[in-house]
This record gives sequence, structure tokens and C-alpha cells, in this order.
Amino acid sequence: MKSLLIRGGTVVNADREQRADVLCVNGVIAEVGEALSAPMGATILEAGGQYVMPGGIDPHTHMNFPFMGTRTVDDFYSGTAAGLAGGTTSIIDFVIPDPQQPLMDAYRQWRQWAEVAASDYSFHVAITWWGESVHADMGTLVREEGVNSFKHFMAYKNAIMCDDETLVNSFRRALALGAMPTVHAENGELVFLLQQEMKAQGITGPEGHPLSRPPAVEAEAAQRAIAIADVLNVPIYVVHVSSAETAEAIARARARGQRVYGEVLAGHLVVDDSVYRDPRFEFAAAHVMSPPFRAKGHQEALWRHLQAGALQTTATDHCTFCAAQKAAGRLDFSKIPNGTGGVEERMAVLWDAGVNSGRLTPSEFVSVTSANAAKLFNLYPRKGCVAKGADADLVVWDPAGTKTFSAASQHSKGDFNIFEGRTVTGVPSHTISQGTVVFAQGELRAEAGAGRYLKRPAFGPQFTALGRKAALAAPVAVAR
Ligand SMILES: NC(=O)NCCC(=O)O
Ligand SMILES: [Zn+2]
Ligand SMILES: [Zn+2]
Repeated sequence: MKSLLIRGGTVVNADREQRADVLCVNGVIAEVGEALSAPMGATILEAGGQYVMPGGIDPHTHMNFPFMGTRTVDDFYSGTAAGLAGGTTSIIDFVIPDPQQPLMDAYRQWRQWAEVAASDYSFHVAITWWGESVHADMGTLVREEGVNSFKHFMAYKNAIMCDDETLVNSFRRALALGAMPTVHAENGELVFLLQQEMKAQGITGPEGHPLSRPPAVEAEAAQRAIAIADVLNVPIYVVHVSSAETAEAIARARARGQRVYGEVLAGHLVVDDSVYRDPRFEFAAAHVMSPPFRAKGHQEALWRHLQAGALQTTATDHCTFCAAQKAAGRLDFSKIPNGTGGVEERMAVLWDAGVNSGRLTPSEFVSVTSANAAKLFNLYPRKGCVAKGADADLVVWDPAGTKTFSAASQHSKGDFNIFEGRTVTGVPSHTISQGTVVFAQGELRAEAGAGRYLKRPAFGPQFTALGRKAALAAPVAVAR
């Protein structure tokens, strides 16, 4: 029997804070309560009044991702190890088949790549084309492989973009299977057109990236996807919401009673679009990701929508490329591989800019860094909750600890840090994964292959509610 007693902390869940000890036995939380006694041979971790919270769940990462002619530098080991160093104990990554590639082939390939993961992980599967085999494979993935969410790229024309016909077919199939459709909302046709226009005007540097992806391009796609989901009575989750207009579209749909959910990235909350006007190509190109960083006003709007509940989850879209890879777009910004990092920094950025500013309570911090993602993707309360029976994935949080982010000291293999030079107050002192201390006071003890694949059951609670609503509103023929 392997046990760990975390003594003298303040346990924070999404619903409350309490002074309590946490006893972990064989990777699972065995007890949460006052003055727990340690079993023989238990490891004791003195929390000394620090917060004890669910380990973070990053619901949007891309490790070992072959994209735009290259591959991300973080594989599933280095990426999840970086996550553990920042208090994130689970990721949901993406299987992204090439158009015409059988979904199951891509899924098996990604499962193999992920075998080196140091933390638990799961997969959304992208629908990049449509056909009979896609319809069938979605069923296999849901029923046999525990996939309960499918991703749709509305951008990346001539690559992985899906058209409205595919969206409709896939959303409908997802609903029948009890799986959540998710969208990368950007109008790929408009992006393509604006990219050509920028280049025709002689704008070939990274400043062309945000100019070809204005907020309206994101909002149009989000509203289209939301409208399709409304007609089909399917829930929908919009990934990496970056603009006020898109967040407002989600808030409006929710106010109408639609089950629409939004994710915001730590980067979009604190980094603004001035980075693209930096004269150094390497610096500006390192920030090229889609949707791009926005003008400052959008950040305040995103924070407000996160506080108000229109946006429920925080992620990173961790997708790291190094300078040599970004250089592929030196003469043409549309060839710069899209992606930035952040899996190690997300929790501390959210605490520092969210809790320390009074925007979030510690419980709300737990909601947006783990519990809400666990609920939406049907991992709750196994994940996202400090309670008896949950996985012993925890972070011991030092609200007074400080850290200055830098590429030089990060655990990601990337050579850039979008939070470079930012000093945060509030950092993980210890991370516990499956009941084992994997990060302690700056020392990372991540183990390749220790992470487990997480199956996520279909038909989360929102599907029951949608089914009732659909039954009550079912069309009725007129008897003549
Ligand atoms: N976000 C980004 O720029 N790269 C990763 C792929 C995606 O999520 O769109
Ligand atoms: Zn995306
Ligand atoms: Zn992504």
C-alpha cells in the first residue's frame, strides 16, 4: 500500500474551502478531513496552511503535433512534465487526422505517441473530412475508446478546415453518440482572402497575421457554429475564444438558453497584439498563433466573461515551435507555424492575474482551471475535485511564492516563453499525480510513461437535459 498524507492545508474545491488533511492511498483520495492519522509507512507532506486544490486540467494542448510542415518540439513526455511543474495533472490533447485518413488510424498513432506521457491524458478527435467511415469511426471512438468530444477546425483552408456540410453531419452524429462538438471558430475563407490581400499590399511579416484574422472573422464562425448547434439541438464548446465579439456571441446564446460553452487561453487573457509589431522577426513570429493575440480591450472583456460564466474553462493550446521552425515564414507570415506554449504557466497566470486581482476567488480558480473542464468532458468527480474516491491528482499552492517566467528556466523544450519576464505571485509548491509527489519545491520528478489514458464516457448530464428539451419540442404532424 502506498500512501501520502497532506497535512494542515486549506482544501479548495469549486464549491468551498475547508481546513482539512488529505489522505491518498494507491493513487486515490481515501479521506478528506480534520486531524487524519497517517497509515504506517505513509509519506507526510506538511502543507503549512497552503491551499490544496485539484490538479489542473488543460483541455487544449498539442503535443508531438505534425502541423504546417513541421512538428511541435514538445512531445507527450516533455509537454506533460512541463504541465506537472506548473500544477497541471491532466491534459486533453487532439487526434487530428489528415483529410481522407481513417480516424481510427490517426487515433492509434496518437495513442502510441502519448505512451510516454508523464501525466494522465485524453483526446478530442478532429473531424477533418466526411464519409461513411468517419460516421462509423466516430461510433467506435465513443463506444469503445472513451472519446466524448470531436473537434472541428473552421479555419486552415486547404488543410484541415471543415465546411458547413461536414459540420452539420458531424454535429448530428455527435449528438446521437452523446459527444460534445467543439470548434476552432475562424472563417477560413476570409482568413485565406485577407492573407492574399495583405501579401499583395507588401505586408509579408508577422504583423500580417492579426491583420488577416480580425475579431469579426472569429465571431462570424462562432455565431455560425452556434446557430448550427442550436438548430440541431446539440451542445457546443468554442475553443480558444480570443475576442470580445465571440465571447458576447456565446453570452447571448447562453442567455437564450442554449448550451454553449467557451474556453479562454491564459495567453489571450494577458498578452496583447503589440507583440506583432515588434521589429524583431523572431519575437513577433514566436507569437503567431490562431486566433491571434488581440488589442488590450479584448482581454478585459474575456476576463469579464470568465467571471460571469460565459467562458467556463481555461486552457493553453500548448503548441510549441522553436525559432528555426518559425523561420519557415520569414518571407511569408502565412507560412509561420501557428502555435505558442503555456502549459507550465497557465495555473500561475490565472492565479496571479485572476485571484490576486480579485477577479476570481480561490474556488472560482478551481472551477476554471479544472472542475469545469472535468464536468464538461465528463471526468468529474474523478478529476477536478478533492474528495474521497477521486484520483489523487493535487496541487499544493503557495499563494505567497513568486516566480519570474523565462524560456531559460521553463521545462518545455520550446525556446520561447510568451510570458517571458512576467513575475507572478502564487505558484505550486508541490504537484501530486496519482498519489505520487512529482514536483516538489522546484524539483521535477516526472516519469515518462507514468500517465494513463483517460476514457471519458459519453452522454454527460447536459445530454439528458437536451433530450428532455427535444422531446417536449418535438414537431407534431396535424391529424387530418
Ligand atoms: N492555435 C494555433 O495557433 N495552433 C494550434 C492549432 C490550433 O488549435 O488552431
Ligand atoms: Zn485552434
Ligand atoms: Zn489548438
